[in-house]
Amino acid sequence: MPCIITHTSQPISPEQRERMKAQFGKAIADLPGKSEMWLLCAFEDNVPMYFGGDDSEPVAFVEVNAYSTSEVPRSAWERLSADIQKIVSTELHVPTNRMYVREIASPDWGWNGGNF
Ligand SMILES: O=C(O)c1cc2cc(O)c(O)cc2[nH]1
Repeated sequence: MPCIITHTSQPISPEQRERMKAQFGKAIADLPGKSEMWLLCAFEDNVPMYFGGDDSEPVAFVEVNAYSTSEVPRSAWERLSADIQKIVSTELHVPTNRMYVREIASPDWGWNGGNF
């Protein structure tokens, strides 16, 4: 059960959201055993955001959460981070130097009334 949450100062049109959702669905396979089937995507646009104290240019913060009982290889996170940065910079015109991607794996996930 991965989850990708995109916060950005940019507006996101329904068409951009659909394309990003589809591309995130492919990119999530960078993580071992993950696929779009369990992927939750959330988009929060038009957020007041400052990078380095400056809100005059686009900013984004992307949170990637993954259920895992073992350590996710650093190389997998690096591939996914690069893919996400490419998707967000291309679709939303946020420069990669004004964007953070936060990657977290945890065994503690609730779903369907219980925990995995
Ligand atoms: O996407 C995952 O990480 C994921 C989905 C899923 C479904 C399931 O029934 C499990 O027991 C584990 C699991 N992990």
